Amino acid sequence: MTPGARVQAAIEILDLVIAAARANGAPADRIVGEWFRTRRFAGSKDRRAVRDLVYAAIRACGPVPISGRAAMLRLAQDDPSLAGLFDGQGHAPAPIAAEEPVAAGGVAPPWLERALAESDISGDQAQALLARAPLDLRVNTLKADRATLALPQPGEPGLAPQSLRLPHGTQVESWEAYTTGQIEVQDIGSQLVCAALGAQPGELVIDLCAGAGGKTLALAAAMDNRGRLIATDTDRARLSRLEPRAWRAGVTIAETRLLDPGREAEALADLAGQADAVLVDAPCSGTGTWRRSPEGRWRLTPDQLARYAAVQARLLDLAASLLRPDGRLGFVTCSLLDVEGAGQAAGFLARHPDWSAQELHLAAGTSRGPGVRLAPGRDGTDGFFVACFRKT
Ligand SMILES: C[S@@+](CC[C@H](N)C(=O)[O-])C[C@H]1O[C@@H](n2cnc3c(N)ncnc32)[C@H](O)[C@@H]1O
Repeated sequence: MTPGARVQAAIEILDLVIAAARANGAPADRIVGEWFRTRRFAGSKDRRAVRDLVYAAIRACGPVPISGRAAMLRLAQDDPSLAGLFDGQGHAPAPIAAEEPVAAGGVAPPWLERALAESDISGDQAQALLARAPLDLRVNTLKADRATLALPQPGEPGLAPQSLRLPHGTQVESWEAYTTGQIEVQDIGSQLVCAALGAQPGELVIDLCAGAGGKTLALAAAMDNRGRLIATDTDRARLSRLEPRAWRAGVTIAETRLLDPGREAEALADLAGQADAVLVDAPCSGTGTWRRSPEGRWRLTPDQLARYAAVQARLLDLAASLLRPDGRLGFVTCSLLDVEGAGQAAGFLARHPDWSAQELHLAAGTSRGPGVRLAPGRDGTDGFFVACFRKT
């Protein structure tokens, strides 16, 4: 592909990403993959170049752009060599017309920038939400140990005890250590918030919003594969991905349970008042993971955010009912917004005056209300809020 054809390809992909963001469709990663699946003429260098252009344009536009071309023109405004490729030659995009609409820049749509600023994320801290994330590994202690594990490319030991950090884009999926379950891809922040629950061998632990099990596997390793670990979620497709991952990681204590939205308590009635610990890794805006999915900020609306906050409150109350009297409730969101973090945690404490927040001693993060917040700019991890509650 010529450089101009790559720009035109990126524009076409951006049109699809924008449409998907408006209709709550597929994530950008999947759209890029699909686009190339049907265009075999593109070589690996073309794919990388187009992908980089697509993501650079997504990062450059705060609000959702009107078109892929407007998004690419935003990028071209600061890059004369990119602007020069709009020459209409071959498969290149048409020349730039005077007065053509250019998408707006910024970190996020204005309402969301304001919400972040009200949660003390602005300036460099806000900009850091859109940086490229490194690749973090967790060495799976059920099969290996960080001190002795030999990898094709040694990583930098991170702040979580079994973590290793590698450059963005390292292809670990083909490594033997990956295929044999000795390593998992997991952000260091995610490893730290899992550890905050303090899951112990022999306990009954519930991972209430387990998804595909990223944190379930870390909890199983902390429990040394002893006890009972119940992974639940309302999303059948996500939960079904947990089983093969658990098998690869040598996790034998995880049981999955699919929940019906709105009827979760019924499916968990046999566990009421029984659990030693419950993790609520709640559905949220994902503002802490924009480094990986920058188009997430084009999808969020104030209504959606309010819906997330309502579900979080409901799941926290459900989790409290599952715990035995001195059990621990871990609340995690990958969000930097107080409404899904410190504010939500304070709301739980207000509704449950007989509960209190435990002091957390994480290797990173800053205290925020009843919990701790990790931020990409300050901590170099994905953004998270974590709090741990206990009945007093
Ligand atoms: C932040 S994600 C979980 C990520 C997962 N724990 C991990 O570490 O990979 C939130 C999950 O909550 C699930 N969810 C949404 N509503 C739920 C509900 N009412 N009960 C349980 N899970 C729910 C979503 O399907 C999603 O998988």
